[in-house]
Amino acid sequence: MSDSILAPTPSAVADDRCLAERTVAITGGTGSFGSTMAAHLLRRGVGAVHVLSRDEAKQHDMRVAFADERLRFFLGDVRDRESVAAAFVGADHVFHAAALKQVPSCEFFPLQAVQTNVLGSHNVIEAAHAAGVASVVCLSTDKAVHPINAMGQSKALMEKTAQAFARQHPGSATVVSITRYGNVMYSRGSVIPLFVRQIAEGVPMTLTDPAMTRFLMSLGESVDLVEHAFERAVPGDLFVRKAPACTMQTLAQSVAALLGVPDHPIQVIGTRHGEKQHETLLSREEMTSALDEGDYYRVPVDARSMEYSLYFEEGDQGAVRRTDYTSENTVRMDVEQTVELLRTLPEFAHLNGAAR
Ligand SMILES: O=c1ccn([C@@H]2O[C@H](COP(=O)(O)OP(=O)(O)O[C@H]3O[C@H](CO)[C@H](O)[C@H](O)[C@H]3O)[C@@H](O)[C@H]2O)c(=O)[nH]1
Repeated sequence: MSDSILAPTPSAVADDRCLAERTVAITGGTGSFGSTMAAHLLRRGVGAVHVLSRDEAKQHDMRVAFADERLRFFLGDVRDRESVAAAFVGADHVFHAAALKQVPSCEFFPLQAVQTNVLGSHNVIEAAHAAGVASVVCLSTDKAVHPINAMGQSKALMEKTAQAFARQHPGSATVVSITRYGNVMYSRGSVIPLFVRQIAEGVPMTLTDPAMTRFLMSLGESVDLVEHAFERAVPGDLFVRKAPACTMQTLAQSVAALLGVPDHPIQVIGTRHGEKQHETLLSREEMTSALDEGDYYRVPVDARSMEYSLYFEEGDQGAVRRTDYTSENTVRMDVEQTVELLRTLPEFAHLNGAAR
């Protein structure tokens, strides 16, 4: 499907993808991804970064920490189209990171997940289209593939919303694409900082399932992925970055080894509600049309939308030969490799030079 009739070739759109002097809006701009991306863009010489977010305190902190006049702050919510439109005035590009992304909260309040992740994303795409924005990259998650929880299900619908826009607006100047990534190491509230805290407090590390696996990615790699999509996407493209994985047993042992307490006790607590044993970055159907771009896979949008016969009458022989791309069958790291990977994180930088 790479020669989709909808899609200009990457080289045809590449001129639009210049960042110097451009204005980039980031929804969820004060979050971990948003603020890392903002810093990256400022280093790249953008003209302005519009930060859209709900939390005035975080905006204040970011304004003080960055002290850069090219940053402009917009209080608002992706649920409120007017506030989104205000942040997109003059924007050339949009990175859409705003989301409800905690599995338990989305599970308890699924309609809140729909409002932010689905309808909010629709607002972002429509507002970008109306403002003549050249490109929108929507951030998704591996939990959107074969989703079993409301967070993943709402993100899957966000993906469909983005792809439907690409199909329905073949002539639009706005290129909408999607990136999907797995667990970001050391992100707020995630398992690595939890293990570190448990070790510091002298209590056992709580392990859900020793055999459970997760893709591991750094925040910097998630920025690279979004930039890769930004530079190369044709409408409706979905990108993932190839990533290694490890078991939770390996991860716990690696954090303990890195902190110099390899025998720190581990307590197995069992799988949490709404949690899979292994995550999937690309389904086998997506793998069938995925293009290998070195460190990345690109999955062109399935442009068959209006031809119902292609959905219901013609099968796809390719799919039977492929398998999902999962945290179970990707490159599997052992403790030594995981320790080396963890060592590259800024949060563990102070340990470098210490005894290995
Ligand atoms: O006490 C714990 C807590 C978690 N885990 C395990 O550690 C892994 C990672 O758990 P996290 O809570 O760090 O991350 P999740 O996979 O649950 O989800 C996270 O990553 C997602 C991306 O896939 C989303 O970003 C989501 O918001 C974010 O919470 C899982 O296998 C989990 O079972 C433990 O072993 N012990």
